[in-house]
Amino acid sequence: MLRKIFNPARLSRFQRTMVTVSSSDALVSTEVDDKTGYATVTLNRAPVNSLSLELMTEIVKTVDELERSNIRGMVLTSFSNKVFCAGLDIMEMVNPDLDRLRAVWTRLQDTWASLYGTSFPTVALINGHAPAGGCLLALCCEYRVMCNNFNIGLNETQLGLAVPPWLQGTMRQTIGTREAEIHCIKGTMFNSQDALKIGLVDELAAENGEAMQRALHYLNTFKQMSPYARSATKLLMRNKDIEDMKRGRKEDVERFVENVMNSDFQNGLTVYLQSLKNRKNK
Ligand SMILES: CC/C=C\CC/C=C/CC(=O)SCCNC(=O)CCNC(=O)[C@H](O)C(C)(C)COP(=O)(O)OP(=O)(O)OC[C@H]1O[C@@H](n2cnc3c(N)ncnc32)[C@H](O)[C@@H]1OP(=O)(O)O
Repeated sequence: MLRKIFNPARLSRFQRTMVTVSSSDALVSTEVDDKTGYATVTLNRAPVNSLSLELMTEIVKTVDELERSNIRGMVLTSFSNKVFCAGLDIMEMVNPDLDRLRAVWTRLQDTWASLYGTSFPTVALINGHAPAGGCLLALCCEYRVMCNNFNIGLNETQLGLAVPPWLQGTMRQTIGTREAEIHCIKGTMFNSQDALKIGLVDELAAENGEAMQRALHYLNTFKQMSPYARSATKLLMRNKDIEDMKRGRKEDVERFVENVMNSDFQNGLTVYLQSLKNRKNK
């Protein structure tokens, strides 16, 4: 059954009432172009948009609000032209409070589900590195435009984390079963060119402006199309995955908690954090 579909009856109301939302201190800022109906959603958590509980809560809230406003398309991007999103906030996993750790993973599941299941078209404008959870955000979008000279991939196993089944599924749909299996297990990070070759991203751009043009071009391909047919087809393809994730979400949370609380993982995380700092000081 369709979880939600584009409702054309609500579109005319939206056209009269659409507003531009933008706040300089928000973790996520949204600007809607009232001519095109396209929203640009910018992740705004310096320095690297790492996914804290609060940032993920804002992403889910933003997508829900956009869903209610019936925008015609969304571009997801970063305030930084160096890092799209550095993945889960590593500090959320260092000697964590268990209730908060459970809330973090639950909110990551929600973030995946809400972005993956939008009725409107979505493009990730990947204007910087996108490891792990950053790659997840990009994978949830329908189309990915990446700027040159950055890296993207699901590198979780390199950190000692297992990739959850719902995210494996999204990777399989994007790059195919065989490649997804190999690269989820290896935790491969791809440079922009290799990401294009393997189909992890759809287009490359030299810089942000060109990437935005390409993103808008994708959204414009739906201008003349029935929004109902478009959205219904997308959701008929994606809703089963979302329902499967929701059915297994409690076990998934407990698997993550067990993974993170393992002393080997905690020791490895300390070493990893130190290696990030050492790299910076070189
Ligand atoms: C488990 C299931 C699988 C998938 C589900 C999704 C969940 C995934 C788990 C994760 O996402 S774990 C996180 C994985 N992320 C990474 O491994 C990325 C680590 N970061 C980097 O490689 C680099 O920072 C960067 C390439 C993203 C950016 O490099 P650069 O621009 O040179 O910045 P710095 O390295 O100097 O970093 C600035 C600052 O930010 C801190 N930081 C970086 N990443 C994170 C992070 N993920 N969480 C928290 N903090 C992060 C870094 O330590 C620096 O802090 P300072 O205090 O030294 O300024």
